[in-house]
Amino acid sequence: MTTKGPESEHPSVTLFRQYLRIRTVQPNPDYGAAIAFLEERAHQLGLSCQKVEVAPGFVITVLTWLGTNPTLPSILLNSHTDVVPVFKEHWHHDPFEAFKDSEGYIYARGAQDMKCVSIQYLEAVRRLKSEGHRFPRTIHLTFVPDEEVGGHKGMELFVKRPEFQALRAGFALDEGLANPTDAFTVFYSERSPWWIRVTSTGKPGHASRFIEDTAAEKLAFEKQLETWCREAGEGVTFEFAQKFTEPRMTRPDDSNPWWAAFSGACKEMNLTLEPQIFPAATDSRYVRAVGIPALGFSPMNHTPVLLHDHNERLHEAVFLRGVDIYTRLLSALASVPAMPGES
Ligand code: MET
Ligand SMILES: [Zn+2]
Ligand SMILES: [Zn+2]
Repeated sequence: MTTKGPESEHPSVTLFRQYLRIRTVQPNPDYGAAIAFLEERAHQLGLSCQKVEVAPGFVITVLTWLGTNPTLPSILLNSHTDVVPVFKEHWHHDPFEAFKDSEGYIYARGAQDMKCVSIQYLEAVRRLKSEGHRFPRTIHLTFVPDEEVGGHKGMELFVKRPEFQALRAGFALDEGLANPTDAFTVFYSERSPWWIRVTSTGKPGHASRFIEDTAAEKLAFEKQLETWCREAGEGVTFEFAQKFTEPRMTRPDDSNPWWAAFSGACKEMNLTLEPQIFPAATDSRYVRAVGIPALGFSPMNHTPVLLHDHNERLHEAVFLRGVDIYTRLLSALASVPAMPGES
């Protein structure tokens, strides 16, 4: 657990820190550098690499490890490559240097959200391949742009493309959140973002946004907005900056074979799981909306939730345990036997 000199740093940690140094920061992410990094990983790991441009300059990178029974629906491991901006003056270390302190904490934008997960997927696959494993189901790793600004030029378009259909995803993993306790949080659904831009050509005003995740309440809320704007008088309008209306749930019980495999592997590792609804929005909403069950999981326990925060950081030991966890999870998920209706 203790940190030794850089010469003894675990290679997975070194790779993680290299990826953190790529400035994929909104609003002008260096996606080209991230794609070059991922292509190099594909080459090193012997994975095929496909690039799908869903909008000009917005590329999804797909790395594929073929299963022994590629007719079975596949496992999709998704992560976004972009990160949110920083207020540098509030950081103790350069957020794009991936500084590691003497205790082993790695400070960087994206350390939790969610470059850790991207590298953990890759390192779990590397380990499984090097140990000579093969699994029935194909594993696809998708690296997507644009998540932090809504995914409209990322996953939202990708799920509608023939290249996505061709992946034949049966189940997906995507990001979750850290958990400060000994437990790990897993997300089986999420809130639906409604971001509203209110425009008033009269006196300046203010907008309030409190939305609960029920269809009835949302409908009532929209009516209320219309009423408010009408009552405010001439020249007052509103428009949705984000509006998601297709909330879906992935059943977190053993009637769902994917949940059974996921939670069963966690149980074997003696991990305590806390199933929750994600308090914000991730690309999982697009994946679930096209009928693919998805769980949001970022294996970080004993870690404060620091996504989008100043001094975002992750301990290297927590990161490395995450690689172990994915190694077991991927073995279990990619070995789920054919289900009724699956070819
Ligand atoms: C509605 S877009 C969501 C962007 C980002 N994942 C967030 O929750 O802030
Ligand atoms: Zn994220
Ligand atoms: Zn985020």
